[in-house]
Amino acid sequence: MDLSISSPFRGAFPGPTSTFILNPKSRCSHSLNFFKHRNSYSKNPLFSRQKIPIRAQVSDPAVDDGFVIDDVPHLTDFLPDLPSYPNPLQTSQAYAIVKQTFVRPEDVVAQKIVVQKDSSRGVHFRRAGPCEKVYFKSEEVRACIVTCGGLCPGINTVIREIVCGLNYMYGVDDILGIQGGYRGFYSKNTLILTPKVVNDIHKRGGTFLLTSRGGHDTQKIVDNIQDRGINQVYIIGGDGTQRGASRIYEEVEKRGLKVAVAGIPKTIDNDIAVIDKSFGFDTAVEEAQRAINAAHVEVESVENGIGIVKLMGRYSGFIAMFATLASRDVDCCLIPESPFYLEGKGGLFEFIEERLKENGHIVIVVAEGAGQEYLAQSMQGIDEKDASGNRLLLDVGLWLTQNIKDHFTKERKMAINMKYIDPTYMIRAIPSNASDNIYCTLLAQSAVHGAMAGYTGFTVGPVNSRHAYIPISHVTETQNTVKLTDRMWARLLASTNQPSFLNCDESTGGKVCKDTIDLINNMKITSI
Ligand SMILES: Nc1ncnc2c1ncn2[C@@H]1O[C@H](COP(=O)(O)OP(=O)(O)OP(=O)(O)O)[C@@H](O)[C@H]1O
Ligand SMILES: O=P(O)(O)OC[C@H]1O[C@](O)(CO)[C@@H](O)[C@@H]1O
Ligand SMILES: [Mg+2]
Repeated sequence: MDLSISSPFRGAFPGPTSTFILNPKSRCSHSLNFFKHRNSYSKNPLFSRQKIPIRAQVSDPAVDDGFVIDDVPHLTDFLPDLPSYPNPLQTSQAYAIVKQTFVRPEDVVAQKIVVQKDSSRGVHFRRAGPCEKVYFKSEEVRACIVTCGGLCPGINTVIREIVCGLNYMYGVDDILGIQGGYRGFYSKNTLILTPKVVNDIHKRGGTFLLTSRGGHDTQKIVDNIQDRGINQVYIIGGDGTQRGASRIYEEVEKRGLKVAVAGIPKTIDNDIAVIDKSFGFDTAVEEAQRAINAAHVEVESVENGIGIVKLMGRYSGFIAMFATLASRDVDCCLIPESPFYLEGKGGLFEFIEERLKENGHIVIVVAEGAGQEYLAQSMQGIDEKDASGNRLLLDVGLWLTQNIKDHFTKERKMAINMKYIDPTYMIRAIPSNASDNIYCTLLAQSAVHGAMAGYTGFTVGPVNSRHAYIPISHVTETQNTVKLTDRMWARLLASTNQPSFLNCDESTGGKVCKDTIDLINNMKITSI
């Protein structure tokens, strides 16, 4: 089977192997044929649903440029006879003088932006934006919005902009708010959302719709979607939420329902794969500066001041890393991805003592997920999980504080001034800053355009600064973590001049060093 011939979409991509010319009259409808083909191929184990190397199928390997499109599903994949309608934006005042109102169906966004002359063109995603044809009449839309997982600055802005986007751009006025996360679908009453109701909510932190962990019951949720006549579902949440959204999309498809499922990635941990950055992350990093600054002011005003600031980051140390890089007052940053050790040569105690001698004070930023292996050793048997199944973390901040105190006062007989600051919830419970607010608006509008155009099972987000529709399954395959082998971590080490904890000393930290080296050896080398 040769996709390069059967797919009408293929000709849309000019390049060395492109021999087909896209019919200039065909826009979204053209691409939809392609999805139909693609979806049926997905049932064939020979074709991965996510990665169809369109050009890789050509017979002449000499001209294979490795172009791959990782496309999102469309309602017509399983409802082939759905009618389409002209996009009302065609007559919208807002877009009246826009040069190119609609994204072209052949517009894609490259996942890998740094390439070499001979490198393969790689994976691409569909560009997000308004499409010439829509698959919903305005008056037929009944949308709902749900927020799940932990808080993050900007959730309310996304809610507001989905409501306003649906109403102002597409004339939709039937929008429901599902309260209290996934379980709210089947256990709570809905809220009616209008631009007036959500007008001021972006000025507040938290989520206007309330949130929760756990409680995802796919059958009950989709039953409820069906019973209420909902046909667009906007799901705002982190990696767990996106996994839940994927289950909902699969069930909707199985039941053959005309329901578009759109995921909007949310997490201050910035651990969602593929996208450049999650909304609220910058706001959280900015807020973390206040805690770091307080720690610095405190410790530089006393003798042998040691400031410890604990920041969020369950499995990913991005907040700690970026807060450290932004601050310049941090002497050492500890993250979950980089094992560290306390005693011996190259260890944390030695470094603290050096900095105290040099500067009279030290500031340490620790991500909450760092050093969990040590804590687990000292607090055996504690292995609790939250309602979503996420491991509950032990308090590394308190553990570190106690260990440092014991070492310096008992062993080294040094008087120290310890200041421990735990601003964890403060950095995520605030409204988003200006740039996050703009980012949230783009995410919301892109999600609305995608759902109106009939795309489903997608997550929206920026890939190399261009907003794209990414299959939800792709986003949930892996988790974004700080790569110790990337230049960004090296930049941090170069900025703080802290130990890398790679100096092996068999008598003390040898095991940790070995763990780190094994970890690095198993990592895919990438650079940012
Ligand atoms: N594998 C899964 N399948 C279905 N639902 C899931 C899955 N994982 C998590 N969920 C549901 O998603 C919701 C949110 O998950 P979780 O609490 O892990 O937060 P999250 O979305 O990852 O956000 P964050 O980590 O930023 O707080 C919960 O209601 C949970 O039940
Ligand atoms: O205490 P909660 O609300 O369950 O959330 C804590 C977790 O949520 C996050 O903010 C996002 O996953 C993590 O950084 C943190 O571990
Ligand atoms: Mg999560």
